[in-house]
Amino acid sequence: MSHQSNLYSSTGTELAVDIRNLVYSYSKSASPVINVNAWQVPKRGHVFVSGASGSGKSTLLNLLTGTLQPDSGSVTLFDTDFAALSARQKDAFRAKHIGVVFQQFNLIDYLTVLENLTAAAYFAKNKSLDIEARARQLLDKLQLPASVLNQRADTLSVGQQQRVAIARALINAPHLIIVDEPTSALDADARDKFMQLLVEATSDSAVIFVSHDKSLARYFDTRVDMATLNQAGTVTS
Ligand SMILES: Nc1ncnc2c1ncn2[C@@H]1O[C@H](COP(=O)(O)OP(=O)(O)OP(=O)(O)O)[C@@H](O)[C@H]1O
Repeated sequence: MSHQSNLYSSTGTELAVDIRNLVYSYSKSASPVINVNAWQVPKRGHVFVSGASGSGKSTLLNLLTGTLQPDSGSVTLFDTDFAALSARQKDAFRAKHIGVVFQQFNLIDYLTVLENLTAAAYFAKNKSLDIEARARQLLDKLQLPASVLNQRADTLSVGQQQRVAIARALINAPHLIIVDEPTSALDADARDKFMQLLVEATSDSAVIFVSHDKSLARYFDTRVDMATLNQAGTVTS
């Protein structure tokens, strides 16, 4: 049985994300940046989250990955409530079940592509994984030649770095992929190509994609705006 079906079948959940009464402020005196009454994303749901600069998109993503702690309320991913996990358990959960594509890609420049992917698999303690075989499969899916595996990350073009960033996010077959505004450096053609590859490569996972560029919303099943999320009420994506 695959790693992915294990988690789903053991929990029986239909939800990738279940947020309840989530409140977060950067300081006690400031009003909350995040105030989400209820937000649910189904497993394999692909959601586009839009919002103006400063509306709290990055803050929400940091709460979703457990790198920020809520003032109150809960973040539950695949039936696992983050509040019930120790810091170490949270790190392990994140490494295993969440793939993140960062705005600046965050590849380790002086390592090769294969070494970057290996590091991501190492943190997830994914011992049974044949990393090189999986890396080759992902590069192929993302239309990158296998020769880039041995190329240092800092010698790749921007478009290649983006695809490698997707491959790294997918190396452990995570159930949730979080993507933070990765297309700002691309022209329209490259952006469309990137989005198509991303959608194809992530069909087995839930995806939360954050951007202020609403033209990208057409690649997703559902869309939600930060202003809507931050209103009282329930949002089902
Ligand atoms: N470390 C911090 N300390 C204090 N305030 C912060 C901090 N990080 C963000 N903020 C504030 O929280 C609000 C939301 O910021 P956030 O970065 O989540 O917005 P965003 O929607 O991701 O913006 P952008 O699209 O510009 O990246 C902003 O008003 C910002 O100034």
